[in-house]
Amino acid sequence: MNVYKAIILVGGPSRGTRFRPLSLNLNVPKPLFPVAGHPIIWHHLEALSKIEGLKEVLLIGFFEDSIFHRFIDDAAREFPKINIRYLREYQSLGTAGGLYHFRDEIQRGDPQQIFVLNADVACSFPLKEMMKFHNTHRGLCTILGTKVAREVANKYGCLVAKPESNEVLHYVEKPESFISDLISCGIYLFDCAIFNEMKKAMQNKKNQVDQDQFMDHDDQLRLEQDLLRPLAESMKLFVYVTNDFWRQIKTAGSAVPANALYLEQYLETNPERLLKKEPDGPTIVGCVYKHPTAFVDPSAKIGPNVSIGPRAVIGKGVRIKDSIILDNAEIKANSCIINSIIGWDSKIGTWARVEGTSITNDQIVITQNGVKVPSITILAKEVIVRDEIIIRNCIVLPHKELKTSCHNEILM
Ligand SMILES: Nc1nc2c(ncn2[C@@H]2O[C@H](COP(=O)(O)OP(=O)(O)O[C@H]3O[C@H](CO)[C@@H](O)[C@H](O)[C@@H]3O)[C@@H](O)[C@H]2O)c(=O)[nH]1
Repeated sequence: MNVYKAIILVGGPSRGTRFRPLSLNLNVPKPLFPVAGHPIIWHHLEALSKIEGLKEVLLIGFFEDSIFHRFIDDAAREFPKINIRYLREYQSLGTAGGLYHFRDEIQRGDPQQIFVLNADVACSFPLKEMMKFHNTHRGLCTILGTKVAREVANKYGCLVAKPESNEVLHYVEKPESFISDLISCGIYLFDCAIFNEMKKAMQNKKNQVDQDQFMDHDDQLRLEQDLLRPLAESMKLFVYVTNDFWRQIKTAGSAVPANALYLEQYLETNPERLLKKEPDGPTIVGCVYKHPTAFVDPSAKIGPNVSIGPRAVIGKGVRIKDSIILDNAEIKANSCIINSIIGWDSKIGTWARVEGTSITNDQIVITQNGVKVPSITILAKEVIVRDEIIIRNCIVLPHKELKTSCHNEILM
């Protein structure tokens, strides 16, 4: 039986800017932001825990060591068959620099194949299908690919592949003009021989520095440009195309559609995780997750696509749909929350309305021509919305108290 390892690329604090205002809560780095009741990377671990022969998962990033301690302790109890550790880069080393830096650690125990997963994605993780595909092709790397709308394709790594064999002929990272609607999902399966290719890529970089007096050498290595592109040129890169769900979690607002995707997946795989309709309980529409310590008044109507975090309190007659309610938030009687994220410890008064606009493609722009683009409404930590106030399409920074209604604004 093959021995597998997995790496989750968790990045670091400076990368969280697009995740504002939620990234302003320094205790909860983006990879640990809860979607469908669990931290984003918990879903990665759950998928990896189903791979026979997978012994270890290494989180690689440049956050402080302590940030993942509690998560790793909890995950170790939940997934006892896998050893989970955090390896910290001394600075941002790029998407492959950490893999190269920790190559001995990764190869310890002699794994034959290694999964590498970007942290900031929501996916059905068809890892077993990728393994099967990888073992029947002669590539060094199988990349998970999916088709996206033509207009957004150039925000991703784009692939042109031979239709009959799925061998990747061209790999271009975020091209300036359209080359393909088949994109990289940021999920890879590598043979261990990839470390020789990394060594070559590092050597190429050193040679360039030697020839160019204005360039300084560093330990940065980009998985996409420095490794995947040459792999495609040498016919060692293949793509396994999935039609199942995949979505990037870049902006804070994109956590809401990611939440919906995982909740819908629970319906198929783990319906017991979803809130059930009880005779004396609240009205439930579609998929809803509620933490066991949260309280929902029986006269409330919740769903679809709602996650309610620990110790949240949802009052009488409240209506919530397509939203994430974070820990300790309180929604008072008769308020309505739609397409929104309600931050930790936030309080919404009675008869208030907090509402956003659903996002279709992965929307990265927050303002255009100085005007806030309609999107998910996000209240950061400890925001107070007074009774009868309407907040629509707004981003609200931590500790604000909103006493008047606001539309299409960033409230600092
Ligand atoms: N350890 C570590 N991780 C990093 C670093 N820089 C980024 N990451 C992590 O690497 C992943 C990719 O992040 P980005 O570099 O921001 O790339 P991207 O814009 O998300 O694009 C990547 O993902 C797309 C799919 O979501 C791909 O389509 C694209 O080709 C590329 O791989 C994220 O999980 C991020 O946390 C680093 O220096 N060190």
